[in-house]
Amino acid sequence: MDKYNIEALIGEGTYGVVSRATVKATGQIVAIKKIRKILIQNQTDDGINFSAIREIKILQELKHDNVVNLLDIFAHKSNVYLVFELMQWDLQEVIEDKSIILKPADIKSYMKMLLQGIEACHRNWVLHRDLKPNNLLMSINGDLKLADFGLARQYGSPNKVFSPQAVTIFYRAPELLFGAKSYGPSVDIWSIGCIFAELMLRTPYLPGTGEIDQLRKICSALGTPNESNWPGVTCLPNYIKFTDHPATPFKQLFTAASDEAIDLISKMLLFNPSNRISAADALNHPYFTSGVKHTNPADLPVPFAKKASLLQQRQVLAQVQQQLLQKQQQQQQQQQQQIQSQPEPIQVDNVEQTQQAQQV
Ligand SMILES: Nc1ncnc2c1ncn2[C@@H]1O[C@H](COP(=O)(O)OP(=O)(O)OP(=O)(O)O)[C@@H](O)[C@H]1O
Repeated sequence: MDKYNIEALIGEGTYGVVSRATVKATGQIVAIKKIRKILIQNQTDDGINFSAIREIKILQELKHDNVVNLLDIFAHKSNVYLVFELMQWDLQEVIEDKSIILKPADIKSYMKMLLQGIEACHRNWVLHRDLKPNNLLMSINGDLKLADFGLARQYGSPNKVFSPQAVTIFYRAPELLFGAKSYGPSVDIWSIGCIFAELMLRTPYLPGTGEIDQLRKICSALGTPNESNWPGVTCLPNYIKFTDHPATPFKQLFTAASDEAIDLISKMLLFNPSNRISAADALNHPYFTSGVKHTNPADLPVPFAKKASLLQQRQVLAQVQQQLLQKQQQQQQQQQQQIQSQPEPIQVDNVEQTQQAQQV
């Protein structure tokens, strides 16, 4: 705790409060998440919450440009603190800021970073399970990073039994809503499909008010699941038959989207989880290789409320980087001068001649 100056409260989540802080030794600004000592039945013998430990273990192992970086972990007065790189805003703020116009190239950039982050998770046998716009944080450089792994859980064997109450309702995959006990990375792909739709629509795509209403919203948008489009669906524990409803063609809803964007989203929002596209395949989809090029992260739009402070921080960062560069150049020059000012090494022939001359 002595290493940090805690400055201001940033926010509060289910598992604890997040504060802005400075590392005393370096001046680096960070975000510190204090994990609550909560719910006795959910604690270990040390009084630490299991979900928090899960988040720590996962983040320690996952180092990726599109996953929020865990810099330090420490305990103080029986609380656990996680120190993260400081992020600036989240994707929900971007979506809700009506002064921002999201260009197709911007959406492609968010989707690319989101898929890169989740591909790294899935490659490491980690499901996020709670992907939603306010868990997608943006760095000072405009990089999107996955955060809040509180509900994430490593999936080892495909038969492992999970709790179905995982993903926030709007982004929750239908297999979870039907009570599937065994599920995989395709639950995150469903959530990403919903986020893709929300980036295009600028409002949640399937805003259900409860589990049944969520399923109703899914059916009225995407059609009704049945044994032919999803073999096995009728055997899921909470399966309910919904009245047959035709799907609204994506092209009709996402009028400005390219054919590639429509094709990709339709592969993400498939009923049958085993037919849903994987993160790795989605990154290789023509959506990313044809049409407009994705926007550089540094050029992505910034929410109005964050513009002034971001500009200031970027200027400070540029100054620090400039000073660092100058210092390195000075050091290199000094080293070169030292080398030049050293006496010429004596040639071996000359040494021999000198010795011979001395002997004479
Ligand atoms: N590294 C970070 N840098 C800046 N802000 C952060 C960072 N991590 C989290 N926050 C912010 O702190 C607040 C609380 O985050 P936290 O992850 O604890 O919960 P949450 O995602 O809001 O909710 P829940 O835990 O219920 O999903 C949020 O507003 C989040 O944007």
